[in-house]
Amino acid sequence: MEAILSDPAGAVIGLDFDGTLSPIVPDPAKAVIHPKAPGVLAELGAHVLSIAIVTGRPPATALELGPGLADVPNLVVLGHYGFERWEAGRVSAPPPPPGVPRAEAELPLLLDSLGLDGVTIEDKGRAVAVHTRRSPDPEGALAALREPLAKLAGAHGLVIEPGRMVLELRPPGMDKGQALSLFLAERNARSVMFAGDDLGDLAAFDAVRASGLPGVTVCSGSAEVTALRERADIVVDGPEGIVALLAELASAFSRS
Ligand SMILES: O=P(O)(O)OC[C@H]1O[C@H](O[C@H]2O[C@H](CO)[C@@H](O)[C@H](O)[C@H]2O)[C@H](O)[C@@H](O)[C@@H]1O
Repeated sequence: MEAILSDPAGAVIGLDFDGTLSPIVPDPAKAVIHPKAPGVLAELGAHVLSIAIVTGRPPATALELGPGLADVPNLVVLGHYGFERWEAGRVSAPPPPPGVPRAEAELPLLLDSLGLDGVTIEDKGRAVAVHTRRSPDPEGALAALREPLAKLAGAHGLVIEPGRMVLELRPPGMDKGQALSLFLAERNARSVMFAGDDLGDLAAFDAVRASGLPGVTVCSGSAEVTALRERADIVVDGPEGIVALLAELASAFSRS
């Protein structure tokens, strides 16, 4: 944190979206960014080299669920685990993989055959997520889905990305760690912070360590995920704690 405070113009602040900037809710379509986050990020963005939201969401969805984010200075959204980038109003992305619509077409029949209630499908374009949070037994449903979804993903050249009551079928070849590493190199960052809440964020924690830069990892703590807490330099209480930490950082920059 010392390096970030003394040289904000060299710092990249990396942030996950769901569970970090946005509280977890039962319906993914109804998630919304913490109300204070856009304002705090706007203050922060005026001082740092870059704010990078690194998320499993498509960038367009993160911006939709985060009104005000598009106006944050120096903001980049690395969506779909880094496959898609939003910057200054433009989205860049490689062509979508053909395996995703094929796997998605087989999902309803597969879910029916498993007889699971309350399991929902989120079509994300370049990936498809199967959610169990609204099932009567979310953990049980997740366990029952693991193997059949892994087979379905494999059959269509996709991989499984496990998350909070969700298994996502997505293309291989990119993760939050690679996305963050490439971004740090591209921007010639001199320090880095990354905050996340879920298993997919561990790769970004590893990237912070591997970068060789002064870095700090922050866990947006929850009772649901413990793996990150053990690997983080700082643990705060969910999105509320993240926003408070970012606000402290922004005030420290304004004072100096
Ligand atoms: O990388 P992230 O920004 O953390 O995105 C990961 C996944 O987040 C979303 O699902 C999670 O949040 C939902 C809304 O709070 C919640 O209902 C669900 O249980 C969580 O897993 C999103 O729907 C996925 O597409 C993202 O990949």
